[in-house]
Amino acid sequence: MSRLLENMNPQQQEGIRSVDGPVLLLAGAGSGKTRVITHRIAYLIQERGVPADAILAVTFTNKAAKEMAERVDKILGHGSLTKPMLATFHSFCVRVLRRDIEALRVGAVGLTKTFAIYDETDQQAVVKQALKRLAIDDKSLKPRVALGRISWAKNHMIDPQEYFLASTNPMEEKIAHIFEIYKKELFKANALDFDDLLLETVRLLKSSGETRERYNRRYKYLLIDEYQDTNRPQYELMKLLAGPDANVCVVGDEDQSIYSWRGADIKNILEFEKDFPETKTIRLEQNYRSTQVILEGAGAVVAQNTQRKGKNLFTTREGGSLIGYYEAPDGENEALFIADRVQRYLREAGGQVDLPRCAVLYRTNSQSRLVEEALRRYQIQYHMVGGFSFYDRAEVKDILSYMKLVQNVHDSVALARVVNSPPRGIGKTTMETLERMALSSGMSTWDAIGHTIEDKLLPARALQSLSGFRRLIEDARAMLGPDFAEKLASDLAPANDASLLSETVEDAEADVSFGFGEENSGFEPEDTRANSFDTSFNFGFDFGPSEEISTIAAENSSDSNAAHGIDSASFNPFAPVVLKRSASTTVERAAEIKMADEKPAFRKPGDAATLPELIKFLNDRSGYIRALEEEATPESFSRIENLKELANAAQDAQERGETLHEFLDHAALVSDADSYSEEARVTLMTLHAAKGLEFPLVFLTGMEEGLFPHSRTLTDPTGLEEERRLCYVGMTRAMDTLIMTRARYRRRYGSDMPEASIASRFLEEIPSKLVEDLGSPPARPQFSGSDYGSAYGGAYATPYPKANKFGRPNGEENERHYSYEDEDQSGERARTQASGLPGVNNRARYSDRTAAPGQSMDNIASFFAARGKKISRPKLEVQEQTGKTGLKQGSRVRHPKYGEGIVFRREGDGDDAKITVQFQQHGVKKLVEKFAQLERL
Ligand SMILES: Nc1ncnc2c1ncn2[C@@H]1O[C@H](COP(=O)(O)OP(=O)(O)OP(=O)(O)O)[C@@H](O)[C@H]1O
Repeated sequence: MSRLLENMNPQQQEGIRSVDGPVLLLAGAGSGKTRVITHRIAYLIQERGVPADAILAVTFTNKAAKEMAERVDKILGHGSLTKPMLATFHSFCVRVLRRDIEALRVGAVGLTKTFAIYDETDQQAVVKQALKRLAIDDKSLKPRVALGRISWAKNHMIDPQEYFLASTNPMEEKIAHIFEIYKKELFKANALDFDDLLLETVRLLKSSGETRERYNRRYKYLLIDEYQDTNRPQYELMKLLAGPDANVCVVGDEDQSIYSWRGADIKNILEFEKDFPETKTIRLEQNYRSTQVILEGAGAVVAQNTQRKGKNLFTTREGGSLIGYYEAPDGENEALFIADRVQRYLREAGGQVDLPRCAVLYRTNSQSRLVEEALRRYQIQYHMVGGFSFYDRAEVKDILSYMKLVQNVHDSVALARVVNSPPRGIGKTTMETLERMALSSGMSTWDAIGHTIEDKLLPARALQSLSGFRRLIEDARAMLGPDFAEKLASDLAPANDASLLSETVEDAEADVSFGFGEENSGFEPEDTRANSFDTSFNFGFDFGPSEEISTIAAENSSDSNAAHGIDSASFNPFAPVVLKRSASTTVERAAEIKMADEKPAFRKPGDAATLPELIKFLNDRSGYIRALEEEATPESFSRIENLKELANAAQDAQERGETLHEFLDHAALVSDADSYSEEARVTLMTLHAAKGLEFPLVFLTGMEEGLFPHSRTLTDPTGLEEERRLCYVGMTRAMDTLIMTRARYRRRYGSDMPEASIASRFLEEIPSKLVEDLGSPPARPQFSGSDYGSAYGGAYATPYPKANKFGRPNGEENERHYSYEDEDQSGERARTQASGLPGVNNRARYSDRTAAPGQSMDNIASFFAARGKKISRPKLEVQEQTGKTGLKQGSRVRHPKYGEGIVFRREGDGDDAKITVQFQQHGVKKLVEKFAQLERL
């Protein structure tokens, strides 16, 4: 037997040896796919005498191509003169086009071999030009949005004309025109973008028989990795390159197809056998990575999908420890639990394993924040993959820069960062002028802006944009005044003009109604709208008008200072009906507020804004989130999530009593990249980034409906299947231990009260015999047991937890309460635990024995207690009142706008009663019961 087939199982051997004709290698997770590909290439060369350069292997990333080339070289003993072609789709296409693109020329018309490749910045410049030519305002249609659509069309091989014919609204028609101009401009510039590289190669091989045959003769053996993630042009390319011999081997796993949002089409792998009827299908089903328990658990989850060919993965690593499950009271607890477990693992594995490694996986980048903070508190070094540390992300830095500017307007670096982000018409030339002025006069850029506005030193348009920006920052500053009411009074006192003041009050009132969008308008009357921000879950996100509108409102006022004060009041999200009352002037109103200010039971317009309110204000008024929403790409959605998470961080800080200054310092320290270590044994990354990797210990976090599966997929069966595959990818990264976690309550967009979550359906899909509870604290009564199950069981096709598998721990585990947030942990009780007295749980003894100060859960408790942190337990009570409507938890309802849903919770009573509903189409909404127009079903 060939040396190359040694130590391979029969299916792997088959995969290596079957080199003639079409082969579909369905390689389950951890089944040695990479090993088979590299050995197959070596086999072709060594055993079948195929010249190395007759082999073309296409992979997805340059890194994978490089690694594969190294492995083949190693197997072959570095000796061969020629080498197989190992490339990505794009790099292969560049080679082809550099050589043959001129075959596409008609006479003197067409691209030449010296074509340029346009990156995203170049592409944007072209789109901007097109927008200008078509007189389309780039605020109404963002260049990135247009580019996203153009790329989508290209990935689906749709040209501008087809796009135009298929368009159903004016916006799509505009994009079709932009697409047309874009295409012509690139052509004029002898340039191709990344999508074109694939498309032009396909066009070339289709239209030039001579060229195609030459490549078919050259590459006799074709191998395509990660076939489940190929898109339409890649599929066409595969068919053209396979040629008449069709010695093509595609390798993939339909259960790991997770890139549909980039145009990948799972059908390519599902229908390969149709494309090539003589296909030999080989299944690699022996997993060498994971224990039986992990594999069975992952298999049970993915088995719920319909879009699959089906495999029976098995492993010889029988048994293994059960899949751990921890249900935390909240996100912070979840993160600290993970940090604690990581610490324990590193300590215990340190002696046995050469390099203990573990990974914390999450669905969206924003989830890393709490884990990062917990690891830092435990002084555990970690490495983040596929992204920056939370506080290093561009959008987070932008909003932090706004906050820095609010704190110190002379921070010119922060100003330069945000002055035109999102774009507000303050261009490079304006900034250069301002910076020159600042430089020559010694002023800060902020002061230079003031000067420029006052003396009208720039054209009217630039001045208008600068005024809008200045007003935004000033309004935010006013919100934070130590005594906002006093500030209102003092701002306005010098004007002493009653008519002007009352006019301003009207302006303010006008503003109240627009601040927070129409999301709530279906169920709240005008008067209570200003109150609605904190009660809305805001999953749907309508951030209301941004800066432009407020600019108009303020400009209508004849006194800009007055406008600042009033604007700010109206933007206080908690500003109650007081704003609508009859105080005849703002001064009177401010005074009235101040007098009444005896330990307020609720927020008043005169109160200084909290940190999360400031962030929400900046997010909304700057137009930042709106711009991201318009972009509507997975990337922009993830940025929005990050900004929501920043508001959550601010809420945490607020509860610790931190000021803006302290919050910014904390953020600066957290983003200190110096603390990272190359040697870090803990990796944090998204599930997408984890594909292809393996770790002895894996944490899969945030297992909650809406988070994972992501809220955008809850009502889309195809999207849900992809989320399930993502779950499968995550679970199968674990070699020895898999721990899945969930927070029962999680903060949503900086709300002061964490919101209840629903256990991810993926958890329920894992057979309970494979799961072990790791000491989750008991659930609060209203969300455990059969009520919980019945309340949600009917909402989806898949069942929700009915018993206590993912609600409450059983038996002994009940006693193990991770109560590091409890005050008594820090004092007497912690000492008693340390003494190892009977009845004391293992966890506590363990911490005491091994942890250095500031590192254990118990010490974390002291840490919080010392900082005066309040326990962030949800302040919910069991609500059984049903009010006039008779609605209660579990009731099925219909809303005129949101459709059908199930009542999740009812709070308060009488006119104040609020009702939280999980709508099938629109996610979770909190409504004022009185106005909600809910129909009982
Ligand atoms: N025949 C074999 N004998 C022993 N170990 C093997 C064998 N085949 C593969 N392995 C080991 O199994 C692990 C998984 O292999 P590999 O990374 O090639 O899997 P994969 O199919 O690419 O996984 P995934 O698709 O999940 O990323 C590796 O550690 C590899 O060394």
